[in-house]
Amino acid sequence: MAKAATQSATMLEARDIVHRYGPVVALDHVSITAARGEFLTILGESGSGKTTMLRVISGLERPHSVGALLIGGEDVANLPAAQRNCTTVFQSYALFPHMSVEENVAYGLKIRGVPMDERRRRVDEALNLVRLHQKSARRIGQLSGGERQRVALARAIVTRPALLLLDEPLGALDERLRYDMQTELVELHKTLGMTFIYITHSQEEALTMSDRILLMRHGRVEQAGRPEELFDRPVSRFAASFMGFENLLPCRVEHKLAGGRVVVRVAGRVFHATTVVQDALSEGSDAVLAVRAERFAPADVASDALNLLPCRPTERFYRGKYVDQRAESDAGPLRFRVWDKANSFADFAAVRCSEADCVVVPQ
Ligand SMILES: Nc1ncnc2c1ncn2[C@@H]1O[C@H](COP(=O)(O)OP(=O)(O)OP(=O)(O)O)[C@@H](O)[C@H]1O
Repeated sequence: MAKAATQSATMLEARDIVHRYGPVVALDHVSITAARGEFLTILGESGSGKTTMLRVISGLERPHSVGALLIGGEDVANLPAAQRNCTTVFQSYALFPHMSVEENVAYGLKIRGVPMDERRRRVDEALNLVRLHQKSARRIGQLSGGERQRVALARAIVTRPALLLLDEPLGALDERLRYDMQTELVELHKTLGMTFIYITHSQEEALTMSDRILLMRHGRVEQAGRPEELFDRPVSRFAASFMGFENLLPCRVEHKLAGGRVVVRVAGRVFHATTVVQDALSEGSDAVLAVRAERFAPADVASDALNLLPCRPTERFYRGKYVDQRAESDAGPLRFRVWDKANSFADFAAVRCSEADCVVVPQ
């Protein structure tokens, strides 16, 4: 098993997976690949199929149908969970409360018959990696939430699986601890060079940690790409909204230009914009112009210039670093940010946005 894993550059290949729970289609022809050493995040709202996908990979769930399921080049579709070269870290930790930290981490090696000396060395190494070597004799009940999560991580990595599956591992931690653990996990991933498949519903967590993100919706892959692609180049209204685009304005496609550029009309005004789904747009059809609040800049004059939308400022909310400014426009309500406190809000008669920051998606 380990030999096959070292030979393939693709650590996970899951093709055309379908899984149903009675009438519920949890996975609707999903395909996922992960390269060796990659940190891949499966992102999506509750019920989108993330956990089911992880359970299919680990062997806890047998899919209704499967095109291919390979770990490190080895076909595992018919292998039981225990024989797959992967380990899962759960949100609930799933630790043995009556055992010490050390015993918890050693457990997987013990049942694999690893000799005592090697066991001790590998447990020490794993506890060092998660900075828990000084607490190895403690019982699980004597640890904080963050420490328990580290024990769960040490227990998972000590068996050196080819693939580490992480099911919302930081979900039970408070915000500050979650933030610190995000950094620790990224560092651990770099040190180990292992392939991580991480699931979360938090776009911020996905953007911070991943090499690549797979956004799921209703059991399907909505978009896959690098964090920057998901953040700046959504393929659909759902992807734009999920990734936090505050402004989704109705528009009409006027012209499709070369290189993913597109000219749209928003409330009668002409915008030059960009798109990654040009084939899904047709000239004369309705679409959506997505713009992030921080990419709109207030403009003093409501001229006929391109990429400029007249507006009337309404509420403003002081956020410390910036002011969250709301406005009314002929295209609907707008949200943008003003970073310079010295500006007087009454002066703004319009907002403008660069072509690169105006993204068109189908309606
Ligand atoms: N054991 C089950 N029996 C019936 N339906 C299930 C079962 N497990 C999951 N489902 C359904 O399958 C769909 C996908 O669920 P899944 O747990 O994979 O989603 P998820 O994205 O991981 O959600 P969450 O973030 O809430 O964990 C949902 O509609 C869910 O209600």
